[in-house]
Amino acid sequence: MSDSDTLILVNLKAYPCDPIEIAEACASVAADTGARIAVAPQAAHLSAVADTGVETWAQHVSPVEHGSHTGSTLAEAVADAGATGTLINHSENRLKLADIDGSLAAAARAGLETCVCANNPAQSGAAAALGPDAVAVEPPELIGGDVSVASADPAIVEDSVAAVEAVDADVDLFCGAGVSTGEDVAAAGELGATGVLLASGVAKADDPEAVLRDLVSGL
Ligand SMILES: O=C(CO)COP(=O)(O)O
Repeated sequence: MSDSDTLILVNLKAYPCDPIEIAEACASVAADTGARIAVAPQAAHLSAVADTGVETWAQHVSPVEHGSHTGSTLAEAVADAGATGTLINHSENRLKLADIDGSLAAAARAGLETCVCANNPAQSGAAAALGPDAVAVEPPELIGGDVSVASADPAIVEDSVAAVEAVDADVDLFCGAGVSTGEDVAAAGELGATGVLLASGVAKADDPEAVLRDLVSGL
């Protein structure tokens, strides 16, 4: 990857990390290097994370509008809190096809950029058909591990790039699972990915800023 439009998207999941410390590290590395780095914290932390100035994404928005939807994550509320994008679907938060479609509509209503997560090339193509801005392919068995998807299973990235391209060339393909180094980011770019989605490499790091600086070196 070589252009600064390439996205490094850090999903904090429900890890016991300090979202503000990580957000500040991301903002600082982004400012120093021109890299595009975004953070997806817990919904309750969106406002505080956005206040650091970092690009902020939600981990999920519900397929609902304003109304009687207790427990939902309203896309408009996420945008009001300062998020500019949202993940939709995940191996750890699996949605039905109709819900992914509804969440995409909710995100569009609120002006949020979207990335739908998928487990494999077939799902990547199916997700692209729903018209998100990006699809992120993440093989579930590699999530949270030490080996990056780009080295453990390069074909899954290349095949997802092709599957998405065949459906809608305007949809970006990101990859994730085990990404934690600049080498991993560079390898993902060589396979055709225009972004990486990662979590544990940063959220569980003793020095998140050092990891981020290494990640950016692979752009
Ligand atoms: O699921 C992921 C991001 O959404 C990837 O997680 P890891 O970076 O911990 O493998």
